[in-house]
Amino acid sequence: MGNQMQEKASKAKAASVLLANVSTEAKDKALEAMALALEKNKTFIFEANQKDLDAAKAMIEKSEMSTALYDRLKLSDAKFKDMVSGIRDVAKLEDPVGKTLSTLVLDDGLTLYQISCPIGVIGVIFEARPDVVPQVMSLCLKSGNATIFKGGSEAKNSNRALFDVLVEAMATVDGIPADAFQLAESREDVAEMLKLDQYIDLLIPRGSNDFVKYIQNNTRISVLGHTSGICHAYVAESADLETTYAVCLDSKIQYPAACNAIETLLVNEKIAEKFLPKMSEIYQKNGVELRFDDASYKIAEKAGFTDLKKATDKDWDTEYNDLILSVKIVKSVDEAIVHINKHGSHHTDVILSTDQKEIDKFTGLVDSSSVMINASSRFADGFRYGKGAEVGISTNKIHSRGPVGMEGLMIYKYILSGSGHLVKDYVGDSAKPYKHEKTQEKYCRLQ
Ligand SMILES: NC(=O)C1=CN([C@@H]2O[C@H](COP(=O)(O)OP(=O)(O)OC[C@H]3O[C@@H](n4cnc5c(N)ncnc54)[C@H](OP(=O)(O)O)[C@@H]3O)[C@@H](O)[C@H]2O)C=CC1
Ligand SMILES: N[C@@H](CCC(=O)OP(=O)(O)O)C(=O)O
Repeated sequence: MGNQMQEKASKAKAASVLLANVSTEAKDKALEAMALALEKNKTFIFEANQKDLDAAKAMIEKSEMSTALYDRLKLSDAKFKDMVSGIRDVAKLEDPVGKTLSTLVLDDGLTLYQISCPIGVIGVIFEARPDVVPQVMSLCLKSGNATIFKGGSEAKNSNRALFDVLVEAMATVDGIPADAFQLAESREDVAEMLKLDQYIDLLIPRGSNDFVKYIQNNTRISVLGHTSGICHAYVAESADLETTYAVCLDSKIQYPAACNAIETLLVNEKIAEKFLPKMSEIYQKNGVELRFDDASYKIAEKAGFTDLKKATDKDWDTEYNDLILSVKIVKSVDEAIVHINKHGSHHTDVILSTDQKEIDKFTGLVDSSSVMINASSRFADGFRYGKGAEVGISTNKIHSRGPVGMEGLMIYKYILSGSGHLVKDYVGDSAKPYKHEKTQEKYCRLQ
């Protein structure tokens, strides 16, 4: 088993060098072939997904799986359409490889170019969410990165079907080294991957905090962690209420299993009596269980709500991934910011306000990768941020933060072009001076 993983990683490494030099035209052609192959194999992919769903249903009946996991696992027509259009969107994006980032003339005929290039081989270990496969594969292909995929075991059949269909499709295009994409399928494979620092340049784990910590603590490979979203909405005294009801509802119920759904609603005490009863009614009508702190509990009770639940301290640090929301009254925007920075996961937080000074304070002091002003937390997404698709939502700060697109998969190299220039001519008493002149000149190579 171990050697098998090493062989796959070594193949990916060898292919990564070739993939880094594939033309834009071939990559875009391969992406279109992948989109067509998905459309053609829809029934096959849905059958594979159904196998996973049947197994998942049995686990749910035994209370061994959450409904959030089931929601992520299930491919719907809408998700399928997004997978296909996502691949085509990536094809439309500019090729990020080979861009001249800077040019410096060191001396006559001696020019230093800084050129964008792929990172190399990336290991993506993700949750049981099959739509991740085409998203990550299209971004990695276009950015020239070889990739090893390991998805959640509950999605094994769906992942394998998607992976096989997509890789087979790209292999029909001349010049695409399909070995660049490899599939890992077990925790043993993951344990092996952690040791393969000679082949793998970056690991991207997407999952629970414990899992991401496990990866970080057990490898020498660089890690870009993508973990839980404890996201908040803060409702200020100046909030426009109609906007606020709609944004707070969407942020919770549009896809409660996603990491960018809100888990806690913070309400300014000056607007709470006016705002909370109607908001609670809206949430309850939409099946959301509310857990109130003492102050909000009193308001809800006074408004005639019955069977109320109280929040405990644990709720402020909980990602429900479900139709549950904790509610807390705060005295000011400052208290909201302190709460968010202490209990949040620096992922996505929202302010509902019409007061620009307060908005500026919130956006400046909330230490999260996305801060939304009068807009749903669910916008935190690579596709919606115009990146075609997303690798995930990074909760690390380095080297990429928030929804990660191709920019998070790029690095650069230096190319120095001379004609026999020697360092010895630039040192000592009779040293030639450097020009160090910046220019707009682009590095150009024969394709
Ligand atoms: N910020 C972001 O972009 C994302 C955040 N998340 C967060 O992830 C969580 C939900 O995902 P969940 O399904 O619970 O994630 P898990 O952490 O359970 O699983 C994620 C992946 O990690 C693997 N894994 C877990 N533990 C180990 C281990 N000890 N050794 C090897 N592999 C392991 C799983 O494999 P196996 O199935 O084989 O156990 C799976 O492939 C939520 O908190 C969600 O917010 C998820 C995705 C994206
Ligand atoms: N950007 C994605 C959510 C990110 C993600 O994959 O998270 P998760 O649902 O926790 O697996 C979306 O908006 O649906």
